[in-house]
Amino acid sequence: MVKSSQQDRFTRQLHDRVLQVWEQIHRHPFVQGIKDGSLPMERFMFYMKQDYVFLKDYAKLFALGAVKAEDTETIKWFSGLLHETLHTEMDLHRSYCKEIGIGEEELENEKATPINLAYTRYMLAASQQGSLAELVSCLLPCMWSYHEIGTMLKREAGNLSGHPYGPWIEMYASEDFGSLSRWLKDKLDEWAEGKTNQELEALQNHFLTTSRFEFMFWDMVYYGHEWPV
Ligand SMILES: Cc1ncc(CN)c(N)n1
Repeated sequence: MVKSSQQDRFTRQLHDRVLQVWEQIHRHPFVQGIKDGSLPMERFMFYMKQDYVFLKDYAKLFALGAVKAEDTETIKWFSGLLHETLHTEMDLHRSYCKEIGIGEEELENEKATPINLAYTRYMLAASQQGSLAELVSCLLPCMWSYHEIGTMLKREAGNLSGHPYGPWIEMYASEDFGSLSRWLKDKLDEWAEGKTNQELEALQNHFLTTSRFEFMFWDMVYYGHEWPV
């Protein structure tokens, strides 16, 4: 099989399509506040708790991916992603929370805010009804944009020793995290080949929608949007 060049890769087109949304995420005061450490810890902990709830549902997308996959290699990758999310990534949240006295029981009982709920319900519904390519196009902005943010913050933040958000930056900038997101990108490129324009448009729409949800999630944790009544 001839590998497509970087330029005509489907995921490159997706990236171009959401560039403005992702640039606004990079400039978001929450992300900038993580970089220079000026973000109040109280805001960060609200994010940690909401993100823990988010990741519990997000992990289910990988379980669904394993159910939908047909070859053993792909099933293994999805089960690896499920494991990494529940253990490595959520350990980061457990550890930040433990430091300020928030235990696992409190984390388990945390309830999703409206944006958080809308975001995960969108992904779960689209992934249950759609193809494996649809599932990946829904969940990819989450992995890919975080690796971009982590890499940018690590490059720009300077020395991370003693930085309050150093462990967060290190996790998302890590090569391990990057390689998981690269595997998803390669798979989506492979599965997009031979799809009709209508099918490709559906993938683009999922990618744009969840990129917008990513922005809204940052906004939600920055401004503390909760249930109005
Ligand atoms: C809302 C959100 N988006 C993405 C990620 C990275 N897995 C995350 N932890 N939380």
